[in-house]
Amino acid sequence: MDSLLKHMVDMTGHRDHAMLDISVVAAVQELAAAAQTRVLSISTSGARPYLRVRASINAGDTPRVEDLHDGGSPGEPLDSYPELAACLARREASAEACGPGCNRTLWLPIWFGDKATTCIEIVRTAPFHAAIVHTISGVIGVYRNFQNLLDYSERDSLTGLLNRKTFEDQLARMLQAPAEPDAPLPGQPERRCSQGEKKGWLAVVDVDHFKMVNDTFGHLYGDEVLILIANQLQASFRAQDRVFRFGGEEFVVLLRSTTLEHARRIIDRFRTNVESYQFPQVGKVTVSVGFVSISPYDSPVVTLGHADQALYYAKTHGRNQVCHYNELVERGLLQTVTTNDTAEFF
Ligand SMILES: Nc1nc2c(ncn2[C@@H]2O[C@H](COP(=O)(O)OP(=O)(O)OP(=O)(O)O)[C@@H](O)[C@H]2O)c(=O)[nH]1
Repeated sequence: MDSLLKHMVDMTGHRDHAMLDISVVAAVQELAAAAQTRVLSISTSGARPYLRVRASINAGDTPRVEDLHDGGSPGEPLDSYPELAACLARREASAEACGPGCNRTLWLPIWFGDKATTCIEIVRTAPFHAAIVHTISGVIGVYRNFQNLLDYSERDSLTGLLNRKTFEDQLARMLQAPAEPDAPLPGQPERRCSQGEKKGWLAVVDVDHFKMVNDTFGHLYGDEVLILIANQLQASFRAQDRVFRFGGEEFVVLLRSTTLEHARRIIDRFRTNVESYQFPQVGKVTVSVGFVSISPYDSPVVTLGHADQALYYAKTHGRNQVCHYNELVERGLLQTVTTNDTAEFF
Protein backbone atom coordinates (compact mmCIF):
# COMPACT_ATOMS: atom_id res chain seq x y z
CA MET A 1 0.00 0.00 0.00
CA ASP A 2 2.92 2.38 0.81
CA SER A 3 4.24 1.87 -2.67
CA LEU A 4 0.83 2.59 -4.21
CA LEU A 5 0.51 5.83 -2.21
CA LYS A 6 4.05 6.86 -3.15
CA HIS A 7 3.22 6.39 -6.83
CA MET A 8 -0.03 8.35 -6.47
CA VAL A 9 1.80 11.26 -4.82
CA ASP A 10 4.47 11.16 -7.53
CA MET A 11 1.93 11.03 -10.35
CA THR A 12 -0.17 13.90 -9.06
CA GLY A 13 2.89 16.11 -8.48
CA HIS A 14 3.60 16.70 -12.18
CA ARG A 15 2.49 19.54 -14.42
CA ASP A 16 3.93 18.04 -17.58
CA HIS A 17 2.59 15.26 -19.84
CA ALA A 18 5.97 13.55 -20.31
CA MET A 19 6.63 13.37 -16.56
CA LEU A 20 3.09 12.10 -15.97
CA ASP A 21 3.72 9.33 -18.54
CA ILE A 22 6.98 8.46 -16.81
CA SER A 23 5.34 8.17 -13.41
CA VAL A 24 2.43 6.03 -14.67
CA VAL A 25 4.71 3.49 -16.40
CA ALA A 26 6.90 3.31 -13.25
CA ALA A 27 3.82 2.77 -11.04
CA VAL A 28 2.18 0.15 -13.27
CA GLN A 29 5.47 -1.64 -13.87
CA GLU A 30 6.06 -2.08 -10.14
CA LEU A 31 2.47 -2.94 -9.20
CA ALA A 32 2.17 -5.53 -12.00
CA ALA A 33 5.71 -6.91 -11.55
CA ALA A 34 5.83 -6.53 -15.34
CA ALA A 35 8.55 -7.32 -17.86
CA GLN A 36 7.65 -4.16 -19.77
CA THR A 37 5.13 -1.32 -19.53
CA ARG A 38 4.47 1.27 -22.25
CA VAL A 39 2.27 4.31 -22.77
CA LEU A 40 1.01 4.28 -26.37
CA SER A 41 -0.55 7.14 -28.33
CA ILE A 42 -3.37 6.15 -30.68
CA SER A 43 -3.65 8.49 -33.66
CA THR A 44 -4.74 8.40 -37.28
CA SER A 45 -2.73 9.33 -40.34
CA GLY A 46 -4.36 9.16 -43.75
CA ALA A 47 -7.46 7.56 -42.10
CA ARG A 48 -5.32 4.65 -40.80
CA PRO A 49 -4.90 4.19 -37.02
CA TYR A 50 -1.36 4.02 -35.65
CA LEU A 51 0.27 3.36 -32.28
CA ARG A 52 3.28 5.36 -31.13
CA VAL A 53 5.26 4.73 -27.95
CA ARG A 54 5.36 7.79 -25.67
CA ALA A 55 7.04 6.28 -22.61
CA SER A 56 8.29 2.83 -21.65
CA ILE A 57 10.08 0.88 -18.95
CA ASN A 58 11.70 -2.58 -19.02
CA ALA A 59 12.27 -4.72 -15.93
CA GLY A 60 15.35 -3.47 -14.05
CA ASP A 61 15.59 -0.26 -16.12
CA THR A 62 14.57 3.33 -15.54
CA PRO A 63 11.54 4.68 -17.44
CA ARG A 64 12.19 6.64 -20.63
CA VAL A 65 10.27 9.11 -22.75
CA GLU A 66 10.27 8.18 -26.45
CA ASP A 67 8.70 11.31 -27.88
CA LEU A 68 11.92 13.12 -28.78
CA HIS A 69 13.19 10.29 -30.98
CA ASP A 70 10.11 9.51 -33.03
CA GLY A 71 10.81 11.86 -35.93
CA GLY A 72 7.84 12.36 -38.21
CA SER A 73 6.73 8.72 -38.24
CA PRO A 74 3.10 8.07 -37.28
CA GLY A 75 4.26 4.85 -35.54
CA GLU A 76 3.21 1.21 -35.96
CA PRO A 77 -0.11 0.39 -37.68
CA LEU A 78 -2.81 -0.64 -35.18
CA ASP A 79 -3.52 -3.65 -37.45
CA SER A 80 -0.31 -5.21 -36.08
CA TYR A 81 -2.15 -5.55 -32.75
CA PRO A 82 -5.42 -7.33 -33.71
CA GLU A 83 -6.61 -7.91 -30.10
CA LEU A 84 -6.20 -4.22 -29.27
CA ALA A 85 -7.76 -3.14 -32.59
CA ALA A 86 -10.84 -5.30 -31.84
CA CYS A 87 -11.06 -3.93 -28.27
CA LEU A 88 -10.96 -0.33 -29.56
CA ALA A 89 -13.53 -1.06 -32.27
CA ARG A 90 -15.90 -2.51 -29.62
CA ARG A 91 -15.07 0.29 -27.12
CA GLU A 92 -14.05 -2.27 -24.50
CA ALA A 93 -12.12 -1.60 -21.29
CA SER A 94 -9.25 -4.03 -21.91
CA ALA A 95 -7.71 -6.58 -24.26
CA GLU A 96 -5.34 -9.45 -23.61
CA ALA A 97 -3.05 -11.54 -25.79
CA CYS A 98 -0.62 -14.39 -25.29
CA GLY A 99 2.67 -13.83 -27.10
CA PRO A 100 5.83 -15.86 -27.71
CA GLY A 101 7.59 -17.34 -24.62
CA CYS A 102 4.31 -17.35 -22.62
CA ASN A 103 4.41 -13.56 -22.35
CA ARG A 104 0.99 -12.09 -21.72
CA THR A 105 0.07 -8.60 -22.84
CA LEU A 106 -2.69 -6.54 -21.30
CA TRP A 107 -3.89 -3.33 -23.01
CA LEU A 108 -5.92 -0.78 -21.08
CA PRO A 109 -7.18 2.00 -23.38
CA ILE A 110 -7.98 5.31 -21.70
CA TRP A 111 -11.45 6.36 -22.77
CA PHE A 112 -12.78 9.90 -22.89
CA GLY A 113 -16.37 9.39 -24.02
CA ASP A 114 -16.12 7.21 -27.14
CA LYS A 115 -12.53 8.23 -27.94
CA ALA A 116 -9.29 6.65 -26.73
CA THR A 117 -6.05 8.39 -27.71
CA THR A 118 -3.85 6.75 -25.08
CA CYS A 119 -3.41 3.12 -24.06
CA ILE A 120 -1.33 1.46 -21.36
CA GLU A 121 0.35 -1.78 -22.43
CA ILE A 122 1.67 -4.22 -19.80
CA VAL A 123 3.69 -7.36 -20.59
CA ARG A 124 4.38 -10.05 -17.99
CA THR A 125 4.79 -13.81 -17.78
CA ALA A 126 2.28 -14.46 -14.96
CA PRO A 127 -1.46 -14.23 -15.69
CA PHE A 128 -3.28 -10.96 -15.02
CA HIS A 129 -5.46 -11.82 -12.00
CA ALA A 130 -8.57 -9.72 -11.36
CA ALA A 131 -7.10 -8.13 -8.18
CA ILE A 132 -4.04 -6.84 -10.07
CA VAL A 133 -6.11 -5.52 -12.96
CA HIS A 134 -8.38 -3.81 -10.42
CA THR A 135 -5.45 -2.03 -8.70
CA ILE A 136 -3.81 -1.04 -11.98
CA SER A 137 -7.12 0.25 -13.33
CA GLY A 138 -7.38 2.49 -10.24
CA VAL A 139 -3.92 3.95 -10.88
CA ILE A 140 -4.77 4.46 -14.53
CA GLY A 141 -8.00 6.20 -13.49
CA VAL A 142 -5.95 8.77 -11.51
CA TYR A 143 -3.58 9.12 -14.49
CA ARG A 144 -6.55 9.67 -16.81
CA ASN A 145 -8.03 12.41 -14.60
CA PHE A 146 -4.69 14.15 -14.31
CA GLN A 147 -4.06 13.93 -18.02
CA ASN A 148 -7.45 15.54 -18.52
CA LEU A 149 -6.61 18.37 -16.11
CA LEU A 150 -3.27 19.00 -17.83
CA ASP A 151 -4.97 19.01 -21.24
CA TYR A 152 -7.53 21.49 -19.99
CA SER A 153 -4.84 23.90 -18.73
CA GLU A 154 -2.89 23.66 -22.01
CA ARG A 155 -5.75 24.17 -24.44
CA ASP A 156 -7.69 27.13 -25.76
CA SER A 157 -11.31 26.75 -24.70
CA LEU A 158 -12.88 27.96 -27.99
CA THR A 159 -10.89 25.91 -30.52
CA GLY A 160 -9.32 23.11 -28.44
CA LEU A 161 -5.89 24.00 -29.90
CA LEU A 162 -2.81 24.35 -27.67
CA ASN A 163 -2.69 27.73 -25.94
CA ARG A 164 0.15 30.23 -25.91
CA LYS A 165 1.33 29.12 -22.46
CA THR A 166 2.64 25.83 -23.89
CA PHE A 167 4.42 27.39 -26.88
CA GLU A 168 7.97 27.80 -25.53
CA ASP A 169 8.01 24.30 -24.11
CA GLN A 170 6.85 22.77 -27.41
CA LEU A 171 9.36 24.88 -29.35
CA ALA A 172 12.20 23.68 -27.08
CA ARG A 173 11.10 20.04 -27.60
CA MET A 174 11.04 20.48 -31.35
CA LEU A 175 14.54 21.96 -31.33
CA GLN A 176 15.81 18.94 -29.38
CA ALA A 177 14.30 16.40 -31.81
CA PRO A 178 16.76 15.04 -34.40
CA ALA A 179 15.97 15.44 -38.10
CA GLU A 180 14.15 12.36 -39.46
CA PRO A 181 12.71 11.32 -42.82
CA ASP A 182 9.40 12.93 -43.68
CA ALA A 183 6.10 11.24 -42.80
CA PRO A 184 3.35 11.27 -45.43
CA LEU A 185 0.95 14.18 -45.29
CA PRO A 186 -2.49 13.32 -43.89
CA GLY A 187 -4.44 11.43 -46.56
CA GLN A 188 -1.49 11.14 -48.93
CA PRO A 189 0.80 8.21 -49.78
CA GLU A 190 4.40 8.28 -48.57
CA ARG A 191 6.78 10.03 -50.92
CA ARG A 192 10.37 11.18 -50.94
CA CYS A 193 11.03 14.70 -49.78
CA SER A 194 12.64 16.95 -52.32
CA GLN A 195 16.21 18.17 -51.96
CA GLY A 196 17.10 20.76 -49.33
CA GLU A 197 18.08 21.02 -45.72
CA LYS A 198 15.47 19.81 -43.24
CA LYS A 199 14.58 22.22 -40.46
CA GLY A 200 11.77 23.00 -38.09
CA TRP A 201 9.50 25.91 -39.12
CA LEU A 202 7.30 28.40 -37.34
CA ALA A 203 4.30 29.92 -39.11
CA VAL A 204 2.05 32.71 -37.84
CA VAL A 205 -1.44 32.59 -39.35
CA ASP A 206 -3.84 35.54 -39.16
CA VAL A 207 -7.42 35.70 -40.49
CA ASP A 208 -7.88 38.51 -43.04
CA HIS A 209 -10.40 41.27 -42.29
CA PHE A 210 -11.74 39.34 -39.34
CA LYS A 211 -13.12 42.48 -37.72
CA MET A 212 -15.41 42.77 -40.75
CA VAL A 213 -16.69 39.20 -40.15
CA ASN A 214 -17.59 40.12 -36.56
CA ASP A 215 -19.06 43.47 -37.53
CA THR A 216 -21.14 42.03 -40.39
CA PHE A 217 -22.29 38.69 -38.98
CA GLY A 218 -21.78 39.01 -35.20
CA HIS A 219 -19.37 37.40 -32.74
CA LEU A 220 -21.07 33.97 -32.77
CA TYR A 221 -20.39 33.57 -36.50
CA GLY A 222 -16.90 35.02 -35.89
CA ASP A 223 -16.31 32.32 -33.29
CA GLU A 224 -17.54 29.64 -35.69
CA VAL A 225 -15.06 30.85 -38.33
CA LEU A 226 -12.25 30.54 -35.76
CA ILE A 227 -13.33 26.98 -34.85
CA LEU A 228 -13.54 25.93 -38.52
CA ILE A 229 -10.12 27.43 -39.27
CA ALA A 230 -8.70 25.61 -36.23
CA ASN A 231 -10.16 22.35 -37.64
CA GLN A 232 -8.57 23.06 -41.02
CA LEU A 233 -5.23 23.72 -39.33
CA GLN A 234 -5.39 20.39 -37.53
CA ALA A 235 -6.37 18.54 -40.69
CA SER A 236 -3.67 20.23 -42.80
CA PHE A 237 -0.64 19.54 -40.61
CA ARG A 238 0.90 16.29 -39.40
CA ALA A 239 0.32 14.70 -35.99
CA GLN A 240 3.88 15.61 -35.01
CA ASP A 241 3.43 19.30 -35.87
CA ARG A 242 1.93 21.57 -33.22
CA VAL A 243 -0.90 24.08 -33.69
CA PHE A 244 -1.60 26.89 -31.20
CA ARG A 245 -4.17 29.62 -30.89
CA PHE A 246 -2.25 32.65 -29.69
CA GLY A 247 -5.40 34.63 -29.01
CA GLY A 248 -7.89 36.54 -31.17
CA GLU A 249 -7.65 35.50 -34.83
CA GLU A 250 -3.95 34.61 -34.65
CA PHE A 251 -2.65 31.03 -34.80
CA VAL A 252 0.88 29.65 -34.68
CA VAL A 253 2.09 26.36 -36.21
CA LEU A 254 5.35 24.57 -35.40
CA LEU A 255 6.29 22.25 -38.26
CA ARG A 256 8.60 19.38 -37.54
CA SER A 257 11.76 18.83 -39.58
CA THR A 258 11.13 19.32 -43.28
CA THR A 259 12.59 21.20 -46.27
CA LEU A 260 11.73 24.79 -47.18
CA GLU A 261 9.92 23.62 -50.30
CA HIS A 262 7.82 21.11 -48.38
CA ALA A 263 7.03 23.60 -45.57
CA ARG A 264 5.90 26.19 -48.10
CA ARG A 265 3.75 23.61 -49.90
CA ILE A 266 2.05 22.39 -46.70
CA ILE A 267 1.38 25.94 -45.48
CA ASP A 268 0.12 27.09 -48.86
CA ARG A 269 -2.14 24.05 -49.16
CA PHE A 270 -3.72 25.08 -45.83
CA ARG A 271 -4.15 28.63 -47.15
CA THR A 272 -5.88 27.42 -50.32
CA ASN A 273 -8.06 25.01 -48.28
CA VAL A 274 -9.35 28.01 -46.29
CA GLU A 275 -9.76 30.11 -49.44
CA SER A 276 -11.89 27.46 -51.14
CA TYR A 277 -14.01 26.62 -48.08
CA GLN A 278 -17.58 27.89 -47.91
CA PHE A 279 -18.02 29.17 -44.33
CA PRO A 280 -21.66 28.86 -43.18
CA GLN A 281 -23.42 32.23 -43.57
CA VAL A 282 -20.10 34.12 -43.81
CA GLY A 283 -19.04 32.65 -47.17
CA LYS A 284 -15.41 33.26 -48.14
CA VAL A 285 -12.62 33.88 -45.62
CA THR A 286 -8.90 34.07 -46.30
CA VAL A 287 -5.75 33.92 -44.18
CA SER A 288 -2.29 35.46 -44.40
CA VAL A 289 0.79 33.60 -43.18
CA GLY A 290 4.39 34.54 -42.31
CA PHE A 291 6.88 31.74 -41.70
CA VAL A 292 10.52 31.28 -40.75
CA SER A 293 12.89 28.41 -39.91
CA ILE A 294 13.50 27.72 -36.22
CA SER A 295 16.97 27.53 -34.82
CA PRO A 296 18.39 26.82 -31.36
CA TYR A 297 20.45 30.02 -31.75
CA ASP A 298 17.40 32.30 -31.86
CA SER A 299 15.17 32.96 -28.86
CA PRO A 300 11.44 32.23 -29.27
CA VAL A 301 10.81 36.00 -29.17
CA VAL A 302 13.20 36.65 -32.06
CA THR A 303 11.79 33.72 -34.11
CA LEU A 304 8.22 34.90 -33.55
CA GLY A 305 9.29 38.44 -34.43
CA HIS A 306 10.69 37.24 -37.79
CA ALA A 307 7.50 35.32 -38.63
CA ASP A 308 5.41 38.34 -37.57
CA GLN A 309 7.42 40.59 -39.89
CA ALA A 310 6.76 38.22 -42.79
CA LEU A 311 3.06 38.13 -41.83
CA TYR A 312 2.94 41.93 -41.70
CA TYR A 313 4.45 42.00 -45.20
CA ALA A 314 1.76 39.56 -46.42
CA LYS A 315 -0.95 41.72 -44.83
CA THR A 316 0.32 44.94 -46.35
CA HIS A 317 0.86 43.42 -49.83
CA GLY A 318 -2.57 42.03 -50.67
CA ARG A 319 -3.30 39.45 -47.91
CA ASN A 320 -4.33 35.81 -48.69
CA GLN A 321 -0.70 34.77 -49.20
CA VAL A 322 2.21 32.97 -47.55
CA CYS A 323 5.49 34.89 -47.06
CA HIS A 324 8.85 33.42 -46.08
CA TYR A 325 10.88 35.72 -43.86
CA ASN A 326 14.38 34.81 -45.19
CA GLU A 327 13.27 35.18 -48.78
CA LEU A 328 11.91 38.67 -48.05
CA VAL A 329 15.23 39.60 -46.43
CA GLU A 330 17.24 38.13 -49.33
CA ARG A 331 15.15 40.06 -51.83
CA GLY A 332 15.72 43.28 -49.87
CA LEU A 333 12.03 43.61 -49.01
CA LEU A 334 12.71 43.36 -45.26
CA GLN A 335 15.85 44.67 -43.63
CA THR A 336 17.45 43.48 -40.42
CA VAL A 337 19.75 45.43 -38.13
CA THR A 338 21.47 43.38 -35.46
CA THR A 339 21.80 45.04 -32.06
CA ASN A 340 23.45 43.06 -29.24
CA ASP A 341 21.81 39.59 -29.35
CA THR A 342 18.58 40.64 -30.95
CA ALA A 343 17.53 41.80 -34.39
CA GLU A 344 15.27 44.69 -35.30
CA PHE A 345 13.36 45.02 -38.52
CA PHE A 346 12.28 47.80 -40.77
N1 LIG B 1 -15.57 36.37 -32.73
C1 LIG B 1 -14.40 36.60 -32.15
N2 LIG B 1 -13.70 37.71 -32.49
C2 LIG B 1 -12.52 37.94 -31.90
C3 LIG B 1 -11.98 37.04 -30.95
N3 LIG B 1 -10.78 37.53 -30.55
C4 LIG B 1 -10.56 38.68 -31.22
N4 LIG B 1 -11.60 38.94 -32.06
C5 LIG B 1 -11.79 40.06 -32.99
O1 LIG B 1 -10.88 39.96 -34.06
C6 LIG B 1 -10.82 41.24 -34.70
C7 LIG B 1 -9.41 41.50 -35.16
O2 LIG B 1 -9.41 42.65 -35.96
P1 LIG B 1 -8.12 43.37 -36.49
O3 LIG B 1 -6.95 43.11 -35.57
O4 LIG B 1 -8.48 44.78 -36.78
O5 LIG B 1 -7.73 42.61 -37.81
P2 LIG B 1 -8.55 42.26 -39.11
O6 LIG B 1 -9.89 42.89 -39.18
O7 LIG B 1 -8.53 40.75 -39.21
O8 LIG B 1 -7.68 42.87 -40.25
P3 LIG B 1 -6.33 42.34 -40.90
O9 LIG B 1 -5.69 41.42 -39.87
O10 LIG B 1 -5.52 43.55 -41.15
O11 LIG B 1 -6.70 41.60 -42.14
C8 LIG B 1 -11.33 42.26 -33.69
O12 LIG B 1 -12.58 42.73 -34.13
C9 LIG B 1 -11.52 41.43 -32.41
O13 LIG B 1 -12.61 41.87 -31.63
C10 LIG B 1 -12.76 35.86 -30.61
O14 LIG B 1 -12.38 35.02 -29.78
N5 LIG B 1 -13.94 35.70 -31.23
